[in-house]
Amino acid sequence: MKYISTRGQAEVLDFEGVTLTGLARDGGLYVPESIPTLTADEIRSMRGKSYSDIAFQVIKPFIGDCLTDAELKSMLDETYGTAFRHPAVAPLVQTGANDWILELFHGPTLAFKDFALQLLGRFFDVFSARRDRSLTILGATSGDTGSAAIEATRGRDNVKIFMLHPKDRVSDVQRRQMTTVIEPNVVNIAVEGTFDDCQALVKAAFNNHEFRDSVNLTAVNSINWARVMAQVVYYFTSAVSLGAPDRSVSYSVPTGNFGDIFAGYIARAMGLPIDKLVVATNSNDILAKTLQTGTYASGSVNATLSPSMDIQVSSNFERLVFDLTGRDGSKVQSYMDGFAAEGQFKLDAAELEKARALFLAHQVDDATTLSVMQDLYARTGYSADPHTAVGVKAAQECLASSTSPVITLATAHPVKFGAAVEKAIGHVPALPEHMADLMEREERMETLPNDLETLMSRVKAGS
Ligand SMILES: Cc1ncc(COP(=O)(O)O)c(C=O)c1O
Ligand SMILES: N[C@@H](CCOP(=O)(O)O)C(=O)O
Repeated sequence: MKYISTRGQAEVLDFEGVTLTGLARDGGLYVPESIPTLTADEIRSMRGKSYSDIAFQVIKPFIGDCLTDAELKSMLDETYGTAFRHPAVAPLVQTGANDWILELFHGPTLAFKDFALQLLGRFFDVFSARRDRSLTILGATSGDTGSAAIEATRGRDNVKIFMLHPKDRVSDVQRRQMTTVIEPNVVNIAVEGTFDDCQALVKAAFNNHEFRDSVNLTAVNSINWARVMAQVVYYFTSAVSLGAPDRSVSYSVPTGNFGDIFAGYIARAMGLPIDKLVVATNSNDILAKTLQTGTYASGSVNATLSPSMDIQVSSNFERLVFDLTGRDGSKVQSYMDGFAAEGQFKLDAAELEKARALFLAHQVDDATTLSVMQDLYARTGYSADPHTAVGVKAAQECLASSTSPVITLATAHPVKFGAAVEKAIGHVPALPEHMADLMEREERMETLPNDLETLMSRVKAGS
């Protein structure tokens, strides 16, 4: 399997190369040269198998010969056999006659990010050892990627991790999950800005080739293809358990950086019968507006009750645009140049039509998010976090007449967003045992301005 950049100018890499490289050197994102497909029989054969065994079938074609079957199998068994607290790893909970919630928060840091980052940490170990190389991770987080990446890499001798979060724009639990990790290889930086500023700093650091080479920079954000790949698996496990490939399913996906829903798009391209994919956004609705108008235009970021989706520059949208243009790297480059210069670009009519055939979209404001959390709790006793509630509402709006089962991705545990949950349903579930003393632990973090030179000097100074 070979990987190519969405901007068409970077070196073609194998899976190991793409995992260690992160952002392509032409500023684009890596994608597989072609999407592998699974037959209906292969998908049917997943019935009754463990999460790890299904992960092997889904992931193997993306790895090529970079890992032996035995190496991959043992990494998957370790990841999904030990790191998750629920025996089903990603259980489905039925909340209505045709409605399901896919719980993706049973990993160590209580959000869907653990699915990919627990595995990515293991890929880093093996690939960096092969090249006898230590790595510097620079990541941006709106709250969940950060703790999952830190958890996956804390205490490693061969990895330093610098994690940027927007100052005062993540929840207390999210911040503490990062800042109370005191291993010397972990540096938390609160940036005076938004998540978009943090992500722009990370991409700018990667685009400074002298800097990236001097510290062996690598990525844990969904910039890194391995992140998206690992997230494809739970679309298969959930669809198969509801009857795929003999029955189609639809998904509503709380969306910010467009990574998780892009994984659903890949699952469909691999042959999984997905009927509808709904982009569920909060009031930071660049993606919903793009599907409505064809213009991808960033606006200012609103602080919402679902802060992890307070994003107005959706990194992975570039991967979709690459496909919408017929995989024309120079067209993607010109769109992205337009976006850098003017803060927007416009899809042509054919591209917009293709996008609309692939996705539905709905934006949900904070008041509605709270009322959905209240209503779901009153009807079913289910406590949803605010991101999941955005997904539930978008499903109600877009998929009310769906004949296929409707699955909403529950992307985080409600305890991570205690203030919003308390406001909606009057109480917050207790912190799980492994983090019961989180609010008492000592915090360690630095604050930096939104400035690339300052950040690069800080990273060069080491952890
Ligand atoms: C809890 C939660 N839900 C949803 C999302 C949106 O996922 P994505 O950025 O992959 O669209 C994120 C992060 O972005 C998140 O942390
Ligand atoms: N919501 C994310 C934002 C970063 O997205 P990523 O999927 O590109 O890592 C977060 O929690 O940090």
